[in-house]
Amino acid sequence: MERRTKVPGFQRWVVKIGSALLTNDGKGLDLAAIGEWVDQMARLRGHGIELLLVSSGSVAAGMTRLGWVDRPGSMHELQAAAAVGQMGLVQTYESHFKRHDTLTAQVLLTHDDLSDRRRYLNARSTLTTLLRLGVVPVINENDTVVTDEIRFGDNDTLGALVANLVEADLLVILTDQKGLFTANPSTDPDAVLISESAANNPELPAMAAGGMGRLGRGGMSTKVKAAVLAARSGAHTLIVGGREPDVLPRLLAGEPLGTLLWPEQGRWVARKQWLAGHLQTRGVLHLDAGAVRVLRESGKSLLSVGVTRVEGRFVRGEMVRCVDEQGNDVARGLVNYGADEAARIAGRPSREIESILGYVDEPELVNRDNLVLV
Ligand SMILES: Nc1ncnc2c1ncn2[C@@H]1O[C@H](COP(=O)(O)OP(=O)(O)O)[C@@H](O)[C@H]1O
Ligand SMILES: N[C@@H](CCC(=O)OP(=O)(O)O)C(=O)O
Repeated sequence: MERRTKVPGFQRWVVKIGSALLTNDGKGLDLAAIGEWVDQMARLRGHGIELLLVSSGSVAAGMTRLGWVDRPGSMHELQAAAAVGQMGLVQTYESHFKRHDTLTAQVLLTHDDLSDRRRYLNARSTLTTLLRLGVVPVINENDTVVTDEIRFGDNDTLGALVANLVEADLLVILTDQKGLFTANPSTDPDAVLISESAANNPELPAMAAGGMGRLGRGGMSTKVKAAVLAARSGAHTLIVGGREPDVLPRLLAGEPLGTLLWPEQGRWVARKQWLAGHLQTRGVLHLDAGAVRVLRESGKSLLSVGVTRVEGRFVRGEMVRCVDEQGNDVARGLVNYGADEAARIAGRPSREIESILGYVDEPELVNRDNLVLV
């Protein structure tokens, strides 16, 4: 309970509103509910809270505008619906925030924007500038340009990455359940609400694995993963029922609503957070036991001598997984050599790289600054 007393002191909040809530059970945008959340957010801002909003709902809103009843199967129709619906979404937020003399800004992000270091830093500067100007950023995935394999898909992950990006104190995930339960409450009558836990509590993923609502994308699973991601920049996560009256001001007042997931370790340095936020990897480096120990215990760079096998197609600078002899993930990092070169120097000491390849880019296969343990 002591953790709850911290919430009123949090200054920078990311509020994520999911499809399940926003779309009135699939019947277009729930305009009245959106108006109420905006009123609540305006009250938070009145208390000096800096606020960023991550809002889903573009596909559902687009379907209504286009007169479509069933969710289309084709990617291009979904993307077209998202493009139409995003207009309605931002229009709705803008008109409601205008009642409170508050400006909003549309920010559409993709995974690529956040995995490219320069674009990541640009996005960060723009968002912090908007906050300084007193504008509320309304953020969604740029659904029109992403394909299945490179999309976040659910906005929980996007919310966590935004929390990392702006080093928010709190990520509030508003959803259609009162919080995280010990099992899916829609199917298990014995499920009990969890009030607080460490975000990385190893028991949480199994509890959250019980499927998702009809409209949402990730269910509780992506919310728990989002809390782990958010914790890397020191953010707390609150998963809470968005239909609870006055939910946001009550959270600010320290009321114990929903589930609070707290960060257990200290804040990671910004570059490591950015590395950890990469969702796609291009290949796998299999490590011997000695290399695993060195990475885990001494935080050193990965040398080619500790690699037993290389899998996948990647070029210098791309993200690879590092796994132990049993195939368990140990780390991930940006590799200094392409797949062919890496395979040729695997198992060999760094001093031999030049004679094997005819050149040396770096003495390490993955430098410690470009490596995160998982
Ligand atoms: N342990 C759990 N606690 C609460 N809800 C759960 C749990 N496991 C699965 N769920 C499901 O997750 C749903 C919420 O996720 P989702 O439908 O993706 O909503 P959103 O659009 O808000 O992200 C709930 O309606 C519920 O069916
Ligand atoms: N970007 C998509 C939303 C993705 C989605 O449904 O996310 P979520 O609400 O987290 O399950 C949209 O605006 O329709």
